[in-house]
Amino acid sequence: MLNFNQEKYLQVTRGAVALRSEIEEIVEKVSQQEYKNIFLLGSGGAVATFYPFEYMIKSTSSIPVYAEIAAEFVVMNNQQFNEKSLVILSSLSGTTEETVAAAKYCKEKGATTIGITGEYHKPLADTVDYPIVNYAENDFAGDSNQLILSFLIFNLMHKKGDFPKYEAFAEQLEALPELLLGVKEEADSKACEFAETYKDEPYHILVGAGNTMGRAYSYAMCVLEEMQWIKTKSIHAAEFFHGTLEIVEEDTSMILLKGEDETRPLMERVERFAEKYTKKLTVFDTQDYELKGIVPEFRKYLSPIVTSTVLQRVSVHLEEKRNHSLETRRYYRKVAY
Ligand SMILES: O=P(O)(O)OC[C@H]1O[C@](O)(CO)[C@@H](O)[C@@H]1O
Repeated sequence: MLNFNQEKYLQVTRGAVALRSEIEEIVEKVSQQEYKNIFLLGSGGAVATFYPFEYMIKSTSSIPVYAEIAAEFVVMNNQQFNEKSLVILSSLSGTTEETVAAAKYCKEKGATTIGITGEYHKPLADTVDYPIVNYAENDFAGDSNQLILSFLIFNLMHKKGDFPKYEAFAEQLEALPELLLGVKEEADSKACEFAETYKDEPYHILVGAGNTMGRAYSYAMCVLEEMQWIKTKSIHAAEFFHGTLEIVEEDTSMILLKGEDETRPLMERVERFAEKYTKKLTVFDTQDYELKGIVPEFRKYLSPIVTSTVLQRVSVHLEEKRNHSLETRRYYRKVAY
């Protein structure tokens, strides 16, 4: 596959899976402290990665959960947050100012903090009570984080008595590095074709729902806008019919991220609309991938990671066909703001 280092991918994703017992020990400890709610904090792509997990907790468990943008969280005086909160923060670099400030704020207020990050001896790892560290670069960080979060979040729910099948699920997660590699291989020609067709497209509407909404938000903002400088709009499938539909014309590109959770009918409604009103419709559907060995009841929980692993192939092809490196920035970490 173009610009793909299989060895590195397996090293990163197997590295995440290898953290299972460490994560379960952390869950054991924090569960004994009887936390009252969970806060998920990060900035940009990092907070977006939490959105599907917020959805999955809400639809699987009665634990109150709040995914919050780090910079807003520290100024809003959130009345749900206190020393009984369990806070999970994520920052690959471990240096994103807003996220580190949020970690410090939570520590000062006496909450328990877990940090998912790429390196020790960086501000995030040095601040939180429990760092969970797996080295990754931007290309594979999404898969690494989502694997770590799958063990962490589902084990937390299990300990609260809300996800009895955790053991079976965790065993299936262990097979994901190889399964996701297979997904990338299967998706690659579609990704290449998309990039060729849409390399000069100035604007895309991305639609998600349930646990793919966060993926739509982050692919629009962190890849198409940040890394490719293409204008986008991300919108929830149900909300699409309350405004965004009015700008659809036959040459408006729409990208639908279909997953397999309860919200799939909401996506199908948008798909039926799009088939009628635009000639530029692309559907990335997790159901297209076999995921051999994964039992049907667990598939819906894997929609976000399957979606992002597929989209990562799209990014690589866009980078090549548009001759625009995914690393190029005009402003981010280049100028003061
Ligand atoms: O995970 P980190 O290191 O905090 O980085 C967050 C940054 O990375 C991105 O997710 C992608 O570059 C940005 O949206 C965000 O500003």
